[in-house]
Amino acid sequence: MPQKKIITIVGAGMMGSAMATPARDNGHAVRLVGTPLDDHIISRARYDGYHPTLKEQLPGGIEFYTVADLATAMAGADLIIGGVSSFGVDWFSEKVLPLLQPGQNVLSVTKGLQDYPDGRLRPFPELLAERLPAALRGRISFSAIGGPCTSYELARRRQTMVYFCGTDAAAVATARDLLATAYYHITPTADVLGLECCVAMKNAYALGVSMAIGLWGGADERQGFNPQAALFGQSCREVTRLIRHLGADTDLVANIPFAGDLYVTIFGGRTRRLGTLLGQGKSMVEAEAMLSGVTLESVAITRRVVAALRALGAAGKVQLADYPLLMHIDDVINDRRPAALPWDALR
Ligand SMILES: NC(=O)C1=CN([C@@H]2O[C@H](COP(=O)(O)OP(=O)(O)OC[C@H]3O[C@@H](n4cnc5c(N)ncnc54)[C@H](OP(=O)(O)O)[C@@H]3O)[C@@H](O)[C@H]2O)C=CC1
Ligand SMILES: O=C(CO)COP(=O)(O)O
Repeated sequence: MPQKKIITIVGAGMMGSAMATPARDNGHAVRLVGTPLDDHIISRARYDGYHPTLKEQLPGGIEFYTVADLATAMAGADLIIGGVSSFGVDWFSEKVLPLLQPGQNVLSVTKGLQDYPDGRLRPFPELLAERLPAALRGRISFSAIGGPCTSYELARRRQTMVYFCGTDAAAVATARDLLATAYYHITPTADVLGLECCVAMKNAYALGVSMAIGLWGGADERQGFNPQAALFGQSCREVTRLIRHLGADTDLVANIPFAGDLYVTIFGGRTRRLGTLLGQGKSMVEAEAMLSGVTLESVAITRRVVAALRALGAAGKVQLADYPLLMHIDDVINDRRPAALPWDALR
């Protein structure tokens, strides 16, 4: 059993809050802080421990904080878990990073990649390290979590295998020691770019695969397995090309962080609901209205990565034809074409 520590989770969404389960099971003091948008979650959890979006009872003994008490919640913490989605990364950079103390390492659940006008794509741990106030540079380590892990299953303590990545091996090992349980299995890796690319891209491709559910599933979801499988394989092929282009290792693609996470997201994620609606012929505007309030990170990730690829394509550094499924997904979510798949282009 690891030594008891204080773990502050910033962002009381589904995944940030689910991280309280292994943390509390290991006996740590857990402080859960809502973002400015999470007040309703914090007030309900304070009342009876129930998390309204996770739809689970949280473990006992958690201290709940609203954003007004962020500094108090972070003071003296041994580990900060970043629980915001990619939409909250700028807020996290602006409000949370300046409050860090030297040695207070950060572990993020956020899935995504930052794009730049010249086509560069960077993982969030690298971006956050760069955004640290000058006095803290080199004194805080940033790690991130990848791998198939739906929040509601982690909260129910189902067997889950994840990867923790970071350039500071000691910080990654410490985070693993604090959070590993008999059901939460953690593999450390130094391959930040490879893991973060898998983590982000499985959301984009899960959207493409789940369009097949809407296109062929109808009332009977068993009907779409052949097209789903073809798109699953095509996803692995395209993400291998992308990771190779970025100069990272492709080892994690045919492995738990990409193939495994793609699987769980197609079967159990929010992205599936969007992909299915698009496959059924709904426009993006209609689908977004039907899923109002649901975090749809797959859309943001697809748009960011396709913007980067277009910039690289214009500079002659990549061939867009190497990413036909991703380009198709982008066309569909921008209402440029219906979900019907371009099978000839995929070949
Ligand atoms: N849910 C899951 O199964 C898994 C999720 N993840 C990843 O974890 C991250 C969080 O996802 P999840 O917890 O499910 O999402 P939620 O929408 O439940 O929570 C996201 C968190 O980010 C906050 N946030 C969103 N936008 C902003 C903003 N503009 N400014 C400040 N804060 C903001 C949210 O506030 P608010 O709630 O008010 O929007 C909330 O605290 C994502 O990157 C996701 O991909 C990883 C593995 C599994
Ligand atoms: O990331 C996830 C599982 O690893 C959940 O994905 P969704 O955002 O589609 O729910």
